[in-house]
Amino acid sequence: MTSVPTDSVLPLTFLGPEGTFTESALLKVPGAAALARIPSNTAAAALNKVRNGEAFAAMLPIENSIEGGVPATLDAIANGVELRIIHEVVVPVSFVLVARTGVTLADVTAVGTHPHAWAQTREWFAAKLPLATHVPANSTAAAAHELVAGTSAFQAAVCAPLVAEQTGLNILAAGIEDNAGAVTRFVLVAKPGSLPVPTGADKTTLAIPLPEDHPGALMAILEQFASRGVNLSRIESRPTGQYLGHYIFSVDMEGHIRDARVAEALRGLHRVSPDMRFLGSYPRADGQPPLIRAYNSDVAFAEASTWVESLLV
Ligand SMILES: O=C(O)C(=O)Cc1ccccc1
Repeated sequence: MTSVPTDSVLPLTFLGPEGTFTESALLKVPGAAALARIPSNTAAAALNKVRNGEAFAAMLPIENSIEGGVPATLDAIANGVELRIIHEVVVPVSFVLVARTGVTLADVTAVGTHPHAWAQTREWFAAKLPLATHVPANSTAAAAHELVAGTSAFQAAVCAPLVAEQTGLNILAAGIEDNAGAVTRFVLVAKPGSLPVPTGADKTTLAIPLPEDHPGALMAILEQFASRGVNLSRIESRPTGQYLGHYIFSVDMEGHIRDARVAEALRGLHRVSPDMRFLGSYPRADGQPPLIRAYNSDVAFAEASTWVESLLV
């Protein structure tokens, strides 16, 4: 099982402040609770702490089952000095609506929270507080802390029940998530150099810029996975910000770079999109092994290489 080195002299960082869902996810990583933890205000700030050696690794939300990818995290990982995902955690999240003492539901006209928390409570607000507007915050706990400080442009925040306990804010409503089965996926990101060992149930993450002046480039990219029997579990496009129409595809697939079919797909992808980034191979949170046909197994790839070698006489 991949975990963090418990003898690390460096702390871990996470999307903070104290009490975020991300901190709870970090505490589920084996060995993490034994290390020092420092909060970061944004995904980019957390990753920069890893890049400049202030932290061993950063925990960030990357995807949820309602809203899809978390843009701030996807963009921060795909750009800047290269990093690697070394661990994933998938957790169900439940939200509460909190406010300072004396504030009632009827007083709430604006609500502060992380955009993904707002997306997961939209129906509750449409039914109970249809006129309330959303004020985006860097995290759910950051919104709650603004309420405590009295500096907020909103009267209530959506956050984890734990934050209500930690801050003493009042719970106006609990269990306000629209979909009780919703889960969020978090990733632990470190510097390259600690590639987790394959477990047989792994995931690999890539950032693939769509090559320019290449009609059919997306098809050429997808072909690399299809022809090696590599199943994708997420694919999203993110604008690079350089100019309109320039995109990076953020992709998760089943398998480890040490699996022959994944390594073959990566070789093919690198030819089509040379600036592609490998963002890590790590154990799947659900431990589900992929379905691999015999002709895509490591043995079949090795046998095929041996066969070609034997012809080169
Ligand atoms: O804001 C937080 O507490 C986070 O950790 C990010 C987040 C927001 C909504 C759902 C899951 C994670």
